[in-house]
Amino acid sequence: SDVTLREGRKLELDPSRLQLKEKLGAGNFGSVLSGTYQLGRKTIEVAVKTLKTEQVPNEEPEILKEANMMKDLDHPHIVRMIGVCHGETIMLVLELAPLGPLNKYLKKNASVRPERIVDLMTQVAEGMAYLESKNFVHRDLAARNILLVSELFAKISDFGMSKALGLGSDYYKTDTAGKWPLKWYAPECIYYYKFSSKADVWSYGVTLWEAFSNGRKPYAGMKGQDILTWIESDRRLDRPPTCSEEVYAVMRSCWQYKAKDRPTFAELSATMKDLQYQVQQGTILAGLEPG
Ligand SMILES: CS(=O)(=O)c1ccc(Nc2nc(N[C@H]3CCCC[C@@H]3N)nc3cc[nH]c(=O)c23)cc1
Repeated sequence: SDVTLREGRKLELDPSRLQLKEKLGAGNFGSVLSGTYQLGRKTIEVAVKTLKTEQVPNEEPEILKEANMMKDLDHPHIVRMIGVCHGETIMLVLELAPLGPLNKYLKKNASVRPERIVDLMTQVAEGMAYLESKNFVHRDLAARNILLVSELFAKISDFGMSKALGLGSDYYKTDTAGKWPLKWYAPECIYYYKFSSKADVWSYGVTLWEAFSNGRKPYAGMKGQDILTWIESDRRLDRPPTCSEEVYAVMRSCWQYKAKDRPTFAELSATMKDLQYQVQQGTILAGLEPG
């Protein structure tokens, strides 16, 4: 089942034009390497996703599912796919975001100003609003999957778990639980295996918390089950020390227990743009001095 670009152009890339360089990261799918691809006369910088285990021969490789997902996506704040390479294993060739995952970057650069975080997270809300408009659910939105092209430009990546919702349906139901990022999941995902854009909104709130916590892990030291008890008793993640009340209010709106009480990404991106404007005008603060 080969994938073809929306203009019908082949997505098949020529392995002899691909040069792999160093390993960038690894996930539960395989690993990501940096490299270059000779696209026509230009040599472009790429990220290459390879499979970790030998794929079950008959099952369509996970990586092709991700490729089929990404081929229909076209937005500035969503990582672009260059194509698929059939070398000794199947490789997904994606655009390179040189600064890498947001959580890792913020851990190393604690001096990033809260105003910049508002800018980056507004871009993420715009990318997610595009995804919502296409009736796609991401299902793995987290700071580790927000990549930085520069300190001012963020892109959503890692569509390995994303699903295109059936026509007329606003949620995806799976019958089996998997290796799930429980700390980023809304209650209805954990209880009923129900995934919708409103579930991605919950994850966006956790991602916003990570971004204002210098990339720290949420619910440090708590296990999956404890999280549920915590959420059921109406507890939520605390306001990060350098996060303003206005930004924290956005997080809290994403963590409404009932999906219908959470904002859509269309609403969220409008709220974040307004917040961004007010911060630029100095009418509100994005962050507080720590302590
Ligand atoms: C600062 S660094 O040298 O550590 C670094 C790390 C990762 C990257 N880039 C990427 N990483 C990842 N990493 C995955 C690895 C597994 C955990 C989730 C990450 N999102 N997926 C992608 C996908 C498309 N394009 C990418 O550039 C890319 C760049 C720099």
